[in-house]
Amino acid sequence: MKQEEQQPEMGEELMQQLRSKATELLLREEWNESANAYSHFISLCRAHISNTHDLTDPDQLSKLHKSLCLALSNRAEARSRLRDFDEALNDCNEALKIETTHFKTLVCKGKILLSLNRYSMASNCFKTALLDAQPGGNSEIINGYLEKCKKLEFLSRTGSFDLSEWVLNGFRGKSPELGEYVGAVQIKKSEIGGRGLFATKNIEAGTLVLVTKAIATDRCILSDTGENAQLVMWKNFIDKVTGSATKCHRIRQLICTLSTGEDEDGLRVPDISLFRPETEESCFSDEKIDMSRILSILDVNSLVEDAISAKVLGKNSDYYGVGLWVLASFINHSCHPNARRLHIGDYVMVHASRDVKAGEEITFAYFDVLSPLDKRREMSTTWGFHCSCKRCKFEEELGTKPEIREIEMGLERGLDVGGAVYRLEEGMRRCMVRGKEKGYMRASFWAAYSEAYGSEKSVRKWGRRIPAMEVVVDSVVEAVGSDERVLKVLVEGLKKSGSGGGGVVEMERAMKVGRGVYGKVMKKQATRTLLELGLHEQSY
Ligand SMILES: C[S@@+](CC[C@H](N)C(=O)[O-])C[C@H]1O[C@@H](n2cnc3c(N)ncnc32)[C@H](O)[C@@H]1O
Repeated sequence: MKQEEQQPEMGEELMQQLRSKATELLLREEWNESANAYSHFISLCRAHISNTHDLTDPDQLSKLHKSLCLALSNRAEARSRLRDFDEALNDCNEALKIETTHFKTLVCKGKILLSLNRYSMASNCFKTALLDAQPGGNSEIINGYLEKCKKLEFLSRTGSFDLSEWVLNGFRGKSPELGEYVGAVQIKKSEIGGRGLFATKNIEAGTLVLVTKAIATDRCILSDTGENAQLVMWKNFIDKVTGSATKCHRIRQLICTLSTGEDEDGLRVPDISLFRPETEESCFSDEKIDMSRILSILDVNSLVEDAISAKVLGKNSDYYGVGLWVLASFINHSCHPNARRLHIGDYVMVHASRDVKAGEEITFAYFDVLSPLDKRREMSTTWGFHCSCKRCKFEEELGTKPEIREIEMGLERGLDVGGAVYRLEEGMRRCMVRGKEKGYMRASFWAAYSEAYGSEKSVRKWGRRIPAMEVVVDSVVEAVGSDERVLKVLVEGLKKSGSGGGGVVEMERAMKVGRGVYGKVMKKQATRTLLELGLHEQSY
């Protein structure tokens, strides 16, 4: 016979103590200990219920059910704080079986679904909770959650994000609330390597391609103990990803779609619908994942954060972050990319940095593409691949020409930048380099062009013999997409040229490049502000 059957009062006393302990731990935010204490209470409570068929007090069974429901709800809360979402949702569902409209459970379930980006399901929970909410009391909080679900569901359906207010407020306060969004793209086999993301429609420069929330991120401030801080950050990041993969079936299956770097051409091509926030659980298989696979996946797919506020304001420039953004991980690198990413909070927003045609592969830069071939080769080797994009192939062939090698060597030896630009332009003319390919070369030698246009002395000496800055900017943007540094040279040049950069045509040109850099998520006024800020504060 069990203890509760022998001495019901003692059993009840023990349960009472356990419940108080669990609640105290919950209030102290000791989630693990609280979940354990509730687990103990829940099993005692269940045992008690199954032994109460011959109880004389008819209210006792109902009291036990109520206690069980509350305990499940509280354990769900603790487990959700531990990001143990599967188990937390199971607890919520168990509690809701006992009491279908249990307020606390509905709110807890709604919050979990919201953090898993399942906006309409979360909204249904909050709507039911609202029926039981007290007007003027918790109903305000529930209405707040409902508003949030509605807004995020709308953003996720339409992609009409707007970061202008945040930018115009100088990036003050919390970063804007974002939802996940999948634009006109699909995943297909790529000629670049493995799978890639492709446009299904023509996409205009600045248009959003996707917004996705990180599975996990970790950040640190690089100080004198930089390397140590970085190691700790990586360890925390790996722990977080492993924790999420172990605890949440949906997250585990999403991570399982990613490349480990081996046999990429033989990898399965997942359907894009898997990455939409509202995809049903039943669409996910149940693949297992082990630590070594997680480590390989992180090695191939983690991205270093590039926070816009740090970049534009020069704020927190020693701030360093990494993250894993699953859908963005299908985007291959190209040295003539057509997309850029903005990191906002835990989200990454990817937009076209130049016009993209339907069927074209979406690519972004894993490293700085405003650099010469040799430098890019080094960086792609660190990433573990050999880039053979059109630009690399072209530059490989051209690089063998003596006039180009000479300029490279001259620049290394400190050759006057204006002279180098002049020689490069002459070299390209002799080698009959035209169209986009000219843009590739100018992007490779961007540092020299930028310095030449930035120095009055150089402009005075070489100005008539080298192409106009606007011509070079246009060709670079067309070839490798927009970039803050190119935009800076353009805006500075337009200011110096006497029109103050304020002429309609000049402004339109700068705004177009600005849209490619920051995307249409910034409206005109915000883009203008970013152009201004960029002039003074940019840090690279
Ligand atoms: C983040 S994943 C990109 C998606 C990957 N292609 C897939 O099928 O999952 C990075 C890996 O893609 C491949 N890759 C990306 N860009 C490449 C490029 N320009 N050239 C060759 N391989 C590339 C490399 O194997 C790299 O390790």
